[in-house]
Amino acid sequence: MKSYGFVPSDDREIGKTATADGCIPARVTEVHRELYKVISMHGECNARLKGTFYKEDIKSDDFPAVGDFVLLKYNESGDSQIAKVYPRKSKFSRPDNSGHNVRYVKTVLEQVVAANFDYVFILASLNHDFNINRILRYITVAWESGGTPVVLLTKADLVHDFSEQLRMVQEQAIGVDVVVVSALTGLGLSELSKYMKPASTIVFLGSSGVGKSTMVNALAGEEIMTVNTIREDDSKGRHTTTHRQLIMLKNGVMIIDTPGMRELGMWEVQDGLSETFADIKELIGQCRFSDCSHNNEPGCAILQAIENGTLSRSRYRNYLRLKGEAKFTEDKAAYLRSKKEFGKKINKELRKRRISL
Ligand SMILES: Nc1nc2c(ncn2[C@@H]2O[C@H](COP(=O)(O)OP(=O)(O)OP(=O)(O)O)[C@@H](O)[C@H]2O)c(=O)[nH]1
Ligand SMILES: [Zn+2]
Repeated sequence: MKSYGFVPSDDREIGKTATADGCIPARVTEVHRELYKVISMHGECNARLKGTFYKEDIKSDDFPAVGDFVLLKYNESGDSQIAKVYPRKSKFSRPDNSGHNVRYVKTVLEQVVAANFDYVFILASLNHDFNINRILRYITVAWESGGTPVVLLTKADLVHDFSEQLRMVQEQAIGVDVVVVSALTGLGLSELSKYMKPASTIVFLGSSGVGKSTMVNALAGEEIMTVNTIREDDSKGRHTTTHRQLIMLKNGVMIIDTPGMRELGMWEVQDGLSETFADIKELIGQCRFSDCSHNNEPGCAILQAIENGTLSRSRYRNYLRLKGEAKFTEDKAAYLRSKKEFGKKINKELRKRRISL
């Protein structure tokens, strides 16, 4: 399992050695409705959840996701059983309101769509829809996930001059590697090789049509994603992944590609924000008044930094805008949490009544 990124010391975190009750470590490669595909020392096999997953106190984010390391009760003649999920070192979640019949109370809050990745490749196309705010938002989400963001500015072959866009991203994406690439000419691909280490896992973020599938294929050196040719004029593309999956490339690198990633929003961004805008956070700490609104107070470090040019006005505006959005998703999380509590209460009440009937 080492080649899949499993660290044996993870065993300790789960409170017992993996083999103690006949279980072995495995990694989830596909998630379907009730069925999982996992890879273990016995190769790839189907697995279902052990009954304990359906108890009431299990949270929706406790369910296995693509990339999860799990303890597997291996069955060579049928479906194996997933007994437990290892703690995750990184994860992407999205709010899930799907309301599954049987376990609806649990599925309201948060659904993990990818886990245990090392790098988050954020793709933005140089030729269409170039939007610095969107890139910063993805960076924020990436920091928050526990992975390391890398920005890929794609389709360099389609533009004459990308220096302005590159400068803008480098200036604002502080502490993040930015690489200009073209899958067509191969520009920048060698620069990415430092992330392409065996046993590491990479996820791809970016709007539809920016070239994610094409880049996966270029890095894999083989066609593993079907790329639909699109009309360049409207930048729309579709590809054929319908379920969530983890793919092992020939070079030992794993890629997670899930439809859920494509809908990734601003779920839980507060922590990531402070990393993306660490400079602003630091300035705020230097204001004379702790409740400074950075509008007109004397001794305001933000205003002063804007004045002397060390902080650009547009970066500060981006920060305010993203902060506003983060606040909104926080409120939404609080709302969903209270809804979940309410659902739990009702559930308990119903069961009580059923018993007394
Ligand atoms: N000229 C040029 N075209 C590219 C490059 N990379 C991708 N394309 C084209 O851009 C279109 C979209 O590429 P995809 O790889 O399908 O994009 P995607 O991000 O996977 O799109 P979704 O599957 O919709 O999320 C295709 O027509 C590709 O051929 C590049 O480096 N240069
Ligand atoms: Zn201030």
